[in-house]
Amino acid sequence: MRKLEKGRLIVATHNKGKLQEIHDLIGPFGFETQSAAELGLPEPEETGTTFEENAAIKALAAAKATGLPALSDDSGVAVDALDGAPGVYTANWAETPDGTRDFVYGMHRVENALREKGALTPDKRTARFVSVICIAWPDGHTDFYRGEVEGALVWPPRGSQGFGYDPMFLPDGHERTFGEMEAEEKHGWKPGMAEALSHRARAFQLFARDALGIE
Ligand SMILES: O=P(O)(O)OP(=O)(O)OP(=O)(O)OC[C@H]1O[C@@H](n2cnc3c(O)ncnc32)[C@H](O)[C@@H]1O
Ligand SMILES: [Mg+2]
Repeated sequence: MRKLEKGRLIVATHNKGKLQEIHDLIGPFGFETQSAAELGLPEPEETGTTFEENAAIKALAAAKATGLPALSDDSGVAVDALDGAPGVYTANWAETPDGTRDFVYGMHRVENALREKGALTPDKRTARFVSVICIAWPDGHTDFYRGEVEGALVWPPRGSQGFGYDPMFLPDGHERTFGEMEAEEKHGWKPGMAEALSHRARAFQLFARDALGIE
């Protein structure tokens, strides 16, 4: 694992909700961050079949375009009764026939797929959110950090916080969905804290330990 020196860091995403969470997580550590979207970089095509492959595509594209280290996140929700779908295709499931992204539509699609499988009782609605963070350097070096959180999908969706599929996801041991949680409760993490809750914060925790030397 390569250490990341303080300085400019590109956050290789075009998703505002994700960017906000990454800013919250990396903010305290003194990096000067800019996102790929803010820099007007194109969104690379995510042609991989794993979170790692897609995270590498995004981070390497941004690192090579800017000559700076770049951090990406590839994430999604994997539903057991759907054999891990939508998984790496979670964003695609929210694409409407007219080509826009609509997460109410995406959540309906997941719910319809569960209904078709007869997976309507809580014990059959188990799922996990997965986040793979990739840090890439312009020389092509990459490191990966994976975080996961187990939970269940609820219907109807609850809450208007967060982004994407948050209103549908109830993490194990909690009574509120990610959509009903404050930012701090979903993805808050500070050095010394035992374990963060969200998949992204858990991946970030591993990144902070290995790449930044912060426990
Ligand atoms: O690729 P970038 O530009 O980073 O942004 P994206 O939104 O396309 O991100 P992904 O390709 O990684 O797709 C992840 C999908 O999973 C959803 N997702 C990921 N993390 C989530 C979270 O913490 N809460 C809710 N939905 C999440 C998100 O809304 C996307 O639809
Ligand atoms: Mg994407």
